[in-house]
Amino acid sequence: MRFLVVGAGAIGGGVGGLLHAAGIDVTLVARGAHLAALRDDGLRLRVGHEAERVLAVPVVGTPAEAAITDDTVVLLAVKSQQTAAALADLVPHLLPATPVVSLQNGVSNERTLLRHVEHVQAVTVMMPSSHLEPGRVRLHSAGRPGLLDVGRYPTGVDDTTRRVAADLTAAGFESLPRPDVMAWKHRKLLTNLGNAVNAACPPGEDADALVGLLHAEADDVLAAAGIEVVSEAADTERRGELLRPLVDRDGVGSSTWQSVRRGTGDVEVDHLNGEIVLLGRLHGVPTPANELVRRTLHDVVRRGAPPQTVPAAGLLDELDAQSART
Ligand SMILES: NC(=O)C1=CN([C@@H]2O[C@H](COP(=O)(O)OP(=O)(O)OC[C@H]3O[C@@H](n4cnc5c(N)ncnc54)[C@H](OP(=O)(O)O)[C@@H]3O)[C@@H](O)[C@H]2O)C=CC1
Ligand SMILES: CC(C)(CO)C(=O)C(=O)O
Repeated sequence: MRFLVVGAGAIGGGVGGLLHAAGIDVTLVARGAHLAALRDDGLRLRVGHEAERVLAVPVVGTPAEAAITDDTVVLLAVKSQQTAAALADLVPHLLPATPVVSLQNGVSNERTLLRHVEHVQAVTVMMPSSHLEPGRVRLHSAGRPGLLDVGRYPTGVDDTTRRVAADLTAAGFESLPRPDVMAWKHRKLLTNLGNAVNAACPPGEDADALVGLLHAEADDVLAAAGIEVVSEAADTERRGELLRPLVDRDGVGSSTWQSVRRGTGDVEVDHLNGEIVLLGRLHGVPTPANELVRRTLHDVVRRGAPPQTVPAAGLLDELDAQSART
């Protein structure tokens, strides 16, 4: 099995780097200043408390430059809002049976992938990591670097699932084949509803209260939609001590915070809070808090504002005012 990693940032760089370090055949696809830094200086990867290492992982600028053969498996690790554009570059070069594995948050990517490729695998990505400068990736867990359970989409486990999980395990990750991987990804979606609050608002009690509202709406929406979600207890048990304690994150926030901080010009919120808004509209459940957070974050990006500058108290007041009007 050889891996082509499309999107070599925090997740793609971290997973690709550790697979490469384990002697597994990996090629990264990157772009811009990150591509230049990877080509010129290698991938500078810091895992937990270890010293930074420099890994000479092969890198190309487009999927067209990569050799895709019968044993290639694509790991897709771009942000969800970048999936469609990445697929447009990728799909013409794939073989009909090439598996594409979504190493992404949210639950929308797998369905998008299945429109274009026959073989899709989904991964629950629990891997706190960061990519704030070209060429550099940091994995913040002091335990296992990440928990990456895999399943065939929409459901099931096959030989590819087992082989991907085995290679991820050989690279040091915790990874189990899971037929119900999407139920785990829906649980992870609940965690990621806080990404936008972490990106937009200063941390504190008001931000916690706002995240509580996001979760309450999501619980109602997912129940109304009849979507299977693994329990919080199962999720906590699976995480166990694997990802704890986190290395001091030096003020580094969620993956959405990192997009705002790097000024990438777009964020994943439509696929996280926006997924709850969409399901709410489909199933007749109001989701004012998720919609307000979604709009607020887009506004932050449009204004080019720094992260964590929108007081959560103001958003809570606005929600109160909205509810008084209805
Ligand atoms: N970071 C984290 O802690 C975690 C992230 N996740 C999820 O993992 C997924 C990936 O996130 P993350 O790694 O943080 O994101 P990053 O922004 O760090 O990495 C994505 C990389 O893909 C590049 N890219 C985008 N489109 C293309 C393309 N068409 N061709 C080549 N490269 C491309 C981006 O380049 P550019 O910068 O130029 O856009 C960037 O380097 C997301 O769904 C995220 O929610 C899940 C768990 C934890
Ligand atoms: C849970 C968390 C915050 C871990 O880094 C994450 O998934 C993200 O940043 O997107």
